[in-house]
Amino acid sequence: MTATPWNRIEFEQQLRERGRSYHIHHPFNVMLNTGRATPEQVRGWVANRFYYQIAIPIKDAAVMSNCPDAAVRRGWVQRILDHDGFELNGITDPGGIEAWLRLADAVGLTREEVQDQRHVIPALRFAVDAYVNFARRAPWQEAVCSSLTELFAPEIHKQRLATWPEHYGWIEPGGLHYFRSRVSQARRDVEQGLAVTLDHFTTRAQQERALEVLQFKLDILWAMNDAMALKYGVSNP
Ligand SMILES: O=C(O)c1cc(C(=O)O)c2c(n1)C(=O)C(=O)c1cc(C(=O)O)[nH]c1-2
Repeated sequence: MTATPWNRIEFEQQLRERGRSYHIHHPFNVMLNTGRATPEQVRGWVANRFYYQIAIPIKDAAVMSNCPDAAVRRGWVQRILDHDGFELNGITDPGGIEAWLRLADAVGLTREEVQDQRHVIPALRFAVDAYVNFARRAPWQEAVCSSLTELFAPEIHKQRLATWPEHYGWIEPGGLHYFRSRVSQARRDVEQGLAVTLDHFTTRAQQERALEVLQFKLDILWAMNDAMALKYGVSNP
């Protein structure tokens, strides 16, 4: 007998419950956001996370390249502009990658040492590349679903905004702009990603597959933190 599909509310609830394995709970992130990280650990995190930042718009271009639905692409293209920036009708937005470089400057890293990726740990690179490769090869609806870790991202950005200024007075506050901008962008992304996921994964087997895909992405973020914990160390409370 095949299992009954969850209705939309139950399915969304199942997806949201996966937040229990979000990297917000990883010891390395807990250390960072409770003010126990050294400047070297913060710099290591910023320099390594840059590799994720530059991979995201490439991943989003991969999603679009596999998607035959123009209405979805019209919404999705905004994600590339969010990260790469744009100049249109006299309006300039330098974008998220540039904002991340501003963060790097604020924590005392040079643009050069971040952009040349000298600090990027091999295991972290493999984890991020797995995400991009998944988006290139998977059906586009699965790639959309894999972005749903963003359900949990506003909370982690808000945590940084709440705790970093207090604990890390040595970080120039303007550098935190990236986190502020992502709170609303992530909510908008999730609205679109969730609509596609709830519409597409309708049988119970498909819904179980969606949960597997989301877990795969959660594992990528977790593995990135494992790599940084191994290289930079973790201090326990
Ligand atoms: O700082 C974080 O912990 C965090 C996590 C995630 C995420 O959950 O994948 C994203 C971001 N930040 C982020 O800034 C971002 O632009 C982003 C895009 C995506 C995606 O999968 O398309 N995830 C995330």
